[in-house]
Amino acid sequence: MVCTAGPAASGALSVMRETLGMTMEMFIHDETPTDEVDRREKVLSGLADSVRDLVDATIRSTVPDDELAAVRAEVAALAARLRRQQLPGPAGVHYNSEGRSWNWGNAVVGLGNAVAPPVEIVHDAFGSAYAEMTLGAAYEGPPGMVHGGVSALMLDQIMGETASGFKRLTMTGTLTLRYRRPLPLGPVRMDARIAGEEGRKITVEARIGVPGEDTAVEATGLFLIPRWASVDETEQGWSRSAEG
Ligand SMILES: CCCCCCCC(=O)SCCNC(=O)CCNC(=O)[C@H](O)C(C)(C)COP(=O)(O)OP(=O)(O)OC[C@H]1O[C@@H](n2cnc3c(N)ncnc32)[C@H](O)[C@@H]1OP(=O)(O)O
Repeated sequence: MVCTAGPAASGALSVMRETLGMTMEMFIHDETPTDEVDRREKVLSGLADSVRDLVDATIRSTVPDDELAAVRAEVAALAARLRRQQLPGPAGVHYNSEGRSWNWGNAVVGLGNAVAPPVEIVHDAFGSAYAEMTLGAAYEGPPGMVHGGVSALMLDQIMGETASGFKRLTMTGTLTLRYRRPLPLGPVRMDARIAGEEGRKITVEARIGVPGEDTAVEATGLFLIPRWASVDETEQGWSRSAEG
């Protein structure tokens, strides 16, 4: 599961947060026990799945207008129930000292985010990852095709994760895309790999397309370990260089 980090990654998250200090509270140390996180994640992701289905059903529904209006009233009542207890802001990235991290709001992989497909990214080795998912009606751009911005979003996520490997903090600096052919809605596959590293700069190459077919979109990205997140590798025990 993509949002589950091992102890090394948890250590890196902890380092990241300490390095960030008070400037950017993006990683939240949260001592919720792992079994509670797992339980909550199961229930929340089930709800997000249903909401995702609702989005697809809304786009494609042809029921009469009065039925649409009745469904709207029911959906508004459900939203009001959920709003009885809310976070003050976005979900953020949480981690506990047992090595569990969770990232439920992320736009691509967030299990609690119905806007996300959600993509499950497999890291087969450091610097290499792939993902297979289905992009349905909610991701349409040209008729029947995946929106070009959605392809960019999906690629940015897998490339960012590949650059970071959950061992260091990286941010997208520059993303270059070549749209070679339209990508039909339906099953798609992405692949990404680190193509080079120089100090704080990591170059990642990636592609997205119909599984087993020619590449639809190819991407090259420069991912940067921000100056403020750079640490001494020997002090922190990271497996890769994070030159400051
Ligand atoms: C596991 C998580 C997966 C997440 C996947 C999702 C990825 C994302 O969406 S990240 C969000 C989108 N990206 C951003 O918001 C980044 C915004 N930009 C920034 O924060 C900063 O500009 C940042 C961090 C990229 C660079 O800042 P900083 O570390 O101060 O760089 P700085 O020291 O000035 O420059 C270092 C080198 O990189 C180069 N550089 C800086 N910015 C860029 C850039 N955008 N593109 C290319 N090169 C750049 C500089 O020219 C410099 O090169 P050299 O050493 O040869 O002179």
